[in-house]
Amino acid sequence: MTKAIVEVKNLRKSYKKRKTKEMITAVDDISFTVNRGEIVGLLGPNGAGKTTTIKMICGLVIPDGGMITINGIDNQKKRLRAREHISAVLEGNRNLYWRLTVRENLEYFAGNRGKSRKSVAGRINELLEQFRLKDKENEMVNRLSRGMQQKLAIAVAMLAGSEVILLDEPTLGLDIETGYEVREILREIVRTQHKTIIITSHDMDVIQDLCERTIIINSGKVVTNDRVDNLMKLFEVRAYSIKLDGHLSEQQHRLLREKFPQLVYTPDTYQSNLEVDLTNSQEMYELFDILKLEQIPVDTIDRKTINFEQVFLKIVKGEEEHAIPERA
Ligand SMILES: Nc1ncnc2c1ncn2[C@@H]1O[C@H](COP(=O)(O)OP(=O)(O)OP(=O)(O)O)[C@@H](O)[C@H]1O
Repeated sequence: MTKAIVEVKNLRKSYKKRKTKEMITAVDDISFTVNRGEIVGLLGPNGAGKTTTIKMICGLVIPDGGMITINGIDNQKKRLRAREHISAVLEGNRNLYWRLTVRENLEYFAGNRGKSRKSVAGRINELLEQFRLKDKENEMVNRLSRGMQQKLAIAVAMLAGSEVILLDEPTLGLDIETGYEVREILREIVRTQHKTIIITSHDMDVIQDLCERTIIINSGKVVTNDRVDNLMKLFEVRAYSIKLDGHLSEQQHRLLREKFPQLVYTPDTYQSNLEVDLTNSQEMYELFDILKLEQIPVDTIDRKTINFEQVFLKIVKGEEEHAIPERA
């Protein structure tokens, strides 16, 4: 059994604009792999091509070129067989029957996959417990909150028993509490059931919290494919705020500005403050050498670290050139 469960090679898709007939390239030669048991974030700004990629992986959109294999099965040549290994919860399309109850929905979708009501009863009970929907099992879906509908949609995807689950914006529009609950459930699914999850989200907190690796796409191309912790390290800018018991001399100020052009110096009545980005410890030593010139006592040093949202923005805004290691 190979490590990779989803393989995407040289995938391309263009759409024709209805009014102007102009072609839009949504996905432009994308390649990546996802390994068994991994939880990978597919990220990108609006219109980057995430949803088109997800829809091609689950066979809802036909690619113009390239290849997708799911568990070794070509999803264009053997669409139905490949589909058996995938469940998708797409944004704005909850795949639920609004006039059926929570339990009836689960039974219906299990039936669609050829399973009898009796054979899935136990599993449905487990899922209702896990998704905290037990007290709503006889409620019609149209009476549920958006968060509960989302949880049910994920439960339906889980019931199918597929190894790969695609989730498009699973926490979009949910209140903070339900958003956390959904995250918690997803984390548990990955930990206990070794599912492979591909998730798109604009919420970088969700991505940082859940994903080991992210594939970032921009204008239909992969711009980064790396582990979240590697990216955090790579883009870590150590922003320091240093409070001094005194003021810098002119010479010190000049030397510091030469060395750290972004430095912000704010003198107060007796004290002063320095805001500076230090990317390595050598720069820290150089800064302290300059401060030592006048023996000004350092009162406090505070460090601010970067979060994943800032890393993401740096990547998509091209503030930093970053090679694309294919780690899968
Ligand atoms: N059915 C369609 N017909 C025409 N153009 C489309 C269609 N679907 C997507 N597009 C265009 O393809 C590009 C990629 O869209 P896609 O929805 O895949 O991006 P996305 O990364 O999911 O964006 P978002 O974060 O806004 O959902 C966009 O320019 C979009 O307008």
